[in-house]
Amino acid sequence: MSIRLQNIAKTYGPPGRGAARALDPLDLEIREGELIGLLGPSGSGKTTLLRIIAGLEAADHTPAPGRILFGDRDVTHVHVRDRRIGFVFQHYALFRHMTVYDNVAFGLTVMPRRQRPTGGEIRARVHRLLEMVQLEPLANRYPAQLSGGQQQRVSLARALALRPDVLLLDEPFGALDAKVRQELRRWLRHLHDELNFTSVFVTHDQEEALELSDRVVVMSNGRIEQIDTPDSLYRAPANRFVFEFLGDVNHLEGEVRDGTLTCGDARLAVELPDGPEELLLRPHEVKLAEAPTADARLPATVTAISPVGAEVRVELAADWMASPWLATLRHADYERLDLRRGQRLYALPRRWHRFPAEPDTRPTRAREAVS
Ligand SMILES: Nc1ncnc2c1ncn2[C@@H]1O[C@H](COP(=O)(O)OP(=O)(O)OP(=O)(O)O)[C@@H](O)[C@H]1O
Repeated sequence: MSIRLQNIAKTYGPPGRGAARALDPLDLEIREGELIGLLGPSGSGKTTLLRIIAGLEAADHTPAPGRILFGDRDVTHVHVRDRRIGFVFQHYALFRHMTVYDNVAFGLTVMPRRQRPTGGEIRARVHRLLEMVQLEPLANRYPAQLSGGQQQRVSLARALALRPDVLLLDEPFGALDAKVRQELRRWLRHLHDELNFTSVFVTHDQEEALELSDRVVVMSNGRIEQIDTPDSLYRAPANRFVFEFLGDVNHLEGEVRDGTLTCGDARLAVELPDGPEELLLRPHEVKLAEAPTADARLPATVTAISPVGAEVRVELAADWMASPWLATLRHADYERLDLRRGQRLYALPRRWHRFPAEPDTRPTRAREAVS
């Protein structure tokens, strides 16, 4: 089921001084079968947008009314219970006095008699769902006897029992530890692909959004900053906010004169006009070397090394940096450089990015370092 939002805005509170704008007017098209992540910092309007899609919150009527379409059906004024939506919230909200089986079956057993599946159909459907989330052996347990991750899998199965066209999830894995979150992400992706519904989930976790979503909607201050695939968002951020929000960033701020950017005792050859300039670099775009090059002389001291994981994270400090830099290295390079804390070396930008100040915040292409 596709979802189309047209001119959706939201203001909380009474009109006038007490009103708080949570969403600026926005349009959004979600294709049938997509898994969409709403990503943004706290207060950016993600939950408000999700609740409006659900029908738990009404969008503003003035100055212009918005519209919400599920497929060709206008659901703007359709009650939440008639929108064919499944919900999963951060706090499991399972019925504590019911077993896992009964929790999943509940929505089906309370359907109006004419729509309700037969007892046999309900049993088959619930068992199939419990099998899919691998909780069949725990069907007779109560929620208190399950781990957080298991409870959230029950929530997923319960939401899917009614065969919703649209599944909405609000920080579904927010209360769980990192490893369980990982596992549940795989569950969700798997269920989504197998059962073929349209999903929208809210998260403030960049990694989660990028890993799980077909497309990510990046929000800030009640606005959509960019809608794109994880890959495009990372490679071609629409503006500085998106670039900074999607990962660690190193800043190089200085003055360009005659093709050289200078900042304290740091120098970098750049093909840019004279004037103040700020360049942004991702940690993997910073190479470390024992000597400067003709084009780059950015001296720094190693202040911390974290060799855990696929890459080595190295923190760098220097007087010319406004805040410490982070470089990520392959283990082989780390060993070759024989890195130690307190070591003096040189940062060599492989490439950098710049986002001209307002009003021109159009995307600028990343530049390869001049070398
Ligand atoms: N019921 C409400 N009454 C008044 N203001 C509200 C209400 N709900 C949300 N807001 C405000 O609307 C803005 C958007 O809130 P929303 O909860 O949608 O953001 P969010 O991105 O989901 O944030 P978080 O990640 O912290 O949940 C915030 O400034 C918030 O304070």
